Amino acid sequence: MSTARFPPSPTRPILNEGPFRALLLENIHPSAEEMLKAEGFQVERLSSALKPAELAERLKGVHLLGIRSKTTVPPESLVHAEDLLAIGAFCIGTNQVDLTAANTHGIPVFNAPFSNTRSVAEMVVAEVIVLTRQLFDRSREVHTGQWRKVATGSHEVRGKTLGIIGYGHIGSQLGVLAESLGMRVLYFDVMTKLPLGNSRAVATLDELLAQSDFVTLHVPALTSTHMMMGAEQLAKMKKGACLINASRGTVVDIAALAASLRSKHLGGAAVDVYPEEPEGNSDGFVTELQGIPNVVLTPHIGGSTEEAQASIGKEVATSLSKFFRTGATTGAVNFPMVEAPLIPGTHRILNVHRNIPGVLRDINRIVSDLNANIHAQVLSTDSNIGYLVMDLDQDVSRPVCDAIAGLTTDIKTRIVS
Ligand SMILES: NC(=O)C1=CN([C@@H]2O[C@H](COP(=O)(O)OP(=O)(O)OC[C@H]3O[C@@H](n4cnc5c(N)ncnc54)[C@H](O)[C@@H]3O)[C@@H](O)[C@H]2O)C=CC1
Ligand SMILES: O=C(O)CCC(=O)C(=O)O
Repeated sequence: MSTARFPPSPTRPILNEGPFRALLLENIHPSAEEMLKAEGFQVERLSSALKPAELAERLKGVHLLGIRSKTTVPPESLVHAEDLLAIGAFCIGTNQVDLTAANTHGIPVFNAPFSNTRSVAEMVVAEVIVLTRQLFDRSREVHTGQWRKVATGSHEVRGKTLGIIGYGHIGSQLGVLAESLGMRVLYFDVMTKLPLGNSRAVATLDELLAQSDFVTLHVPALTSTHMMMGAEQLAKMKKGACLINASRGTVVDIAALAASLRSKHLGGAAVDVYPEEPEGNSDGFVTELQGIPNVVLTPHIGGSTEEAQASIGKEVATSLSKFFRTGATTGAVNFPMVEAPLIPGTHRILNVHRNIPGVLRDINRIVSDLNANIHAQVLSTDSNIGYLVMDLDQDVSRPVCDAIAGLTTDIKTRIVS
């Protein structure tokens, strides 16, 4: 997260005059395109991510941006994105977007907090079994004509301990599935969480590492989770235990993991996410983990099921459409929350401004100078910005917006109706 750097002010008002354009990257599900087209958007859909400089160029004249996990949105991509109203992260993680920069440009970021939860949890269950039976290695051998019928080192998962780091949506859903296989479930979280089923919280990460046969990570990418599994933590895992990471690539020290696997301290690993990931499917990929026995490597597909993608497409497109039509910011991860129903016969203006004293007074004076009446007004703020939704009885939105855009505190102003 960067510290707040506001765009130069006054900015021009963004008015509700089309055509409106949406740019969807990274093969976002067609369900999103359909919904946004129905909303009147011209939609451009690309299969891969864009690098920041190209993104900055492509954002000119774009009103909605849709991304998944591979498109990073740094402050410089937003500097000239004057028309950009909102960003949809068609995934759970939003660490790829500089959320503070988006906030200070008046751009809410929406995500899909639950739509791929189940898909990730199911993949991890599969990996627990695949690792403990060394199924990928046996399969590869048979594919290459070798018949190695062995039981040594192969185990049932029943009765084994699964240690979950990060008992949020995915971690807790996974715990329920693992218990149905007869596993004992422990978890470590920095927050106090309701244990589901017979799962049990442990007080420290070390305790979890010492007791678990499988350790699986389900934490967000934060400064506090950066490299939280390094050589020291891996050494604290039981000999022969397996590590699973389907959270973010920055959470595990890959070199230390490779060393631990090669030294046979760890018995296996499944890795879905990497510190650097290719932008598209045609790019090559190299990791130190390649070629190590009993290591399952997947290309960040934890949430990549048809069910999850269709559901994410609809969920995020719904948030974007609702924001576009009414200004509702419910579910935005970087913005003050306002949701107010449209009132027939009134005229709605949305305004994002610097959060300093006197802004509401200045805006109300503008309205009053135009002899207009405020029907309803909802203001919500965070430490950087204020977000105002204002319904007027008279149709004076254009002169009001023009006058607000002249205030030095203005960041973004839009007429909704
Ligand atoms: N591989 C894939 O395709 C996917 C990966 N993900 C990743 O999984 C992550 C987790 O997703 P959810 O479960 O939905 O998130 P969530 O926000 O529901 O849960 C995260 C949990 O981690 C805990 N936490 C934070 N810092 C911690 C720390 N230092 N130690 C222990 N616990 C800590 C939080 O308190 C929270 O309970 C996402 O942030 C995303 O990065 C999500 C979906 C798909
Ligand atoms: O499928 C994707 O693009 C990203 C999945 C993911 O990592 C997330 O939802 O946070």
